[in-house]
Amino acid sequence: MTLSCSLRHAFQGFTLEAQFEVPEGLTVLYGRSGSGKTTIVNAAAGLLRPEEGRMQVNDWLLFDTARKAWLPPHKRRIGYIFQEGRLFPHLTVRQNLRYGSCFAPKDATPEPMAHVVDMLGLGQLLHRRPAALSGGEKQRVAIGRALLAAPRMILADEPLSALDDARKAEVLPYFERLRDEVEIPILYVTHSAAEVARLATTVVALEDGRVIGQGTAAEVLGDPKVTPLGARAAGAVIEATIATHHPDGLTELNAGGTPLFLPALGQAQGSTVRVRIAAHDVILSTKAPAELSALNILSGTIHDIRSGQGPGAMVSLDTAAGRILARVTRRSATRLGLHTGAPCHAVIKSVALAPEDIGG
Ligand SMILES: Nc1ncnc2c1ncn2[C@@H]1O[C@H](COP(=O)(O)OP(=O)(O)OP(=O)(O)O)[C@@H](O)[C@H]1O
Repeated sequence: MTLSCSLRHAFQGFTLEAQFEVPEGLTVLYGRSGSGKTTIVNAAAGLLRPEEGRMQVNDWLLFDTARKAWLPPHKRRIGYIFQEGRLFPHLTVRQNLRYGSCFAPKDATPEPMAHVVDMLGLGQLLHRRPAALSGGEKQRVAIGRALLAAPRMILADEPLSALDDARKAEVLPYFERLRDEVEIPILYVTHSAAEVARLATTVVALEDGRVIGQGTAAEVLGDPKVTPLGARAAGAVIEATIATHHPDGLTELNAGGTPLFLPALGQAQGSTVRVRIAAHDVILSTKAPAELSALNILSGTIHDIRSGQGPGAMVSLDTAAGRILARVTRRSATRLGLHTGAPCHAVIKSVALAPEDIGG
């Protein structure tokens, strides 16, 4: 166990009642606006005193209302990364980073400054002031400042939501490095499935103040019952290794023995990547498709079909590459005679796989 959380708190018209225990790594709180994500983060930071609950990170108790235990916010040693970097405008990047180290307790051993600068690619920026930084660069400095305070936990509340797609793509790899290189639990709030797919060690999916699913990104995003952002945002995550970079601008992945082609990736041959495949980008065929422009065909067996009141149905398909979700119309599902256990083929266009959906 790294983080255990049990919370009950009511605002007018909203009750949060959430329990989860997650292992080390980066935990994403995933849900639509108003589902209670920030309330959990605020309780972790000590900005909200919940009516009932307990939160503990490893052997370090943040609060336990049953025992009237409450660690004040300034003693929690939390690194906070906000939506907008909140850097000091009159200080250089180096001075902003040093400011972070001022908060490191004397007996703590923060990450060495040189390592943080290197990990976040800040070497060229140290003399600049925030006004001369892009939004993505500011966020990288904000991550560095949080780390240098030797935190016992990092809270990141929608840290990419103020950035455009290109800047998001620039910052995402740094959160991956933070997750992989620093042994500090990270609680990361987002309503972006792409960020969940790229970053989460564990996902806690929230809806109306309740936990509706928990697991790896592949388990939660691939579960047609857990769609906290609705069917439109649904999609699966598969893990694959980079097999070949082809000269015509395509990268070939090996996904459980099946080739998957997508626009050229920067990662080296042999590296493992996670690929999110949005359910609405998948076409199903009951016969092995031929003479198609789409390069990716994953064959498998239908695991489940869920249809609601609307015209759509969510079909989950078990393939050698992993579980795939496909959003089709109920009419198509009926016309094709789709049913659990039936063989089926998923067709995915290479260009439907966006770079921000693919990460290490
Ligand atoms: N201080 C408060 N007083 C009253 N209601 C509040 C307060 N803080 C939050 N709420 C309500 O609690 C609910 C959950 O809010 P919360 O900010 O935790 O959601 P969220 O999932 O983080 O949403 P967002 O993504 O928009 O930040 C919302 O309905 C919100 O209006």
